[in-house]
Amino acid sequence: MNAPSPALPALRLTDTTLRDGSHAVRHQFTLENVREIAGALDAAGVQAIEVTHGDGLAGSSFNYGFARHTDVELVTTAAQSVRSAKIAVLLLPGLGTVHELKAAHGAGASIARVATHSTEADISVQHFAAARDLGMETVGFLMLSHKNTPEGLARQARIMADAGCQCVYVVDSAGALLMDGVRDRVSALVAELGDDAQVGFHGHQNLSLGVGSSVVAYEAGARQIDGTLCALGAGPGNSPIEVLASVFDLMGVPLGVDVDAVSAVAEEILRPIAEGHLPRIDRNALVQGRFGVYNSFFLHAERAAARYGVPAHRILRRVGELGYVGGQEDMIIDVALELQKEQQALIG
Ligand SMILES: C[C@H](O)CC(=O)C(=O)O
Ligand SMILES: [Mn+2]
Repeated sequence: MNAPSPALPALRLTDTTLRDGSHAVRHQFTLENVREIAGALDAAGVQAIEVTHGDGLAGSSFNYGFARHTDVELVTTAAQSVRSAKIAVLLLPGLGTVHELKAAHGAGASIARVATHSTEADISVQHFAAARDLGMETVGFLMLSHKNTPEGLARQARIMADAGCQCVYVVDSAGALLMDGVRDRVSALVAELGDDAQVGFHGHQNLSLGVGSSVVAYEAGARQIDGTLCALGAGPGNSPIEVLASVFDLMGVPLGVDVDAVSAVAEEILRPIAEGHLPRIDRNALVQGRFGVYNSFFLHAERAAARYGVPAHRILRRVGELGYVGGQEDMIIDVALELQKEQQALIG
């Protein structure tokens, strides 16, 4: 490990393999997987570990895919497997409720991450209040951040901070932001929030920019950054945490993690577990990045493609052109049917 530079501000890496990575394994992590991964990340010094269904608390459903285990089982197992790391849960208001947040807190979660579309922070207010009442640390997730301007996003971040959120994330849910787009948005949030709340960044690999964008985000003032082991995550996956740890360590950023140990968790624990599910940047992923399509739509589009005989990349592209956002998963079927009709008309 390189000696951290005392001149550089500290950065907290949050590992979301057991939440965002859950999309890639269709929410089928076993409790043994959770025990091994959370325990090893904690031993490597990772300070925050997110654990739930890929779509957050109460995501396990017909619409989003049933998980092998309940959120309470997953969180309890993770909490029992760590010594110092904090366990985080994600909550999308409307899908998860305060009731599920309380249950997760009771099971050992101490960070509440509340996610809304990048123009709808107002629906997070009561959830932040509930999380603060429970004594939880709070994080806000402005999803599909590319769909709002830096100034607009900063206004949304202000709503979250005023509601009790302690760190607002620029979330590049479609891996669609170029590095300048990340810099502008993080800078705008830092300028708006000042000492009221930190700023974070959550990247995806559609355009292969997850790590580069994370560096830019740090340089612009982000002090919490997400990653997953071996990039396991929705679509082409997230910024790989073992690479983030290596790069920030080389920069001399104080991280508090053992870089070799994080690499070992990726190589020796996650890779064998996720074999056959490791993400790649294929045509579908690129289309999602180019047309700004929510990465969680990927599996839905693949299913619709198989069912209606239309290529997934065409479905994803049309979904992007029509501007659908998280929560509008049912429209993917509509798009597939429309494309099927167009295809049949062409054949005659
Ligand atoms: C529910 C989503 O998967 C949240 C997320 O990780 C993102 O928007 O990116
Ligand atoms: Mn994500």
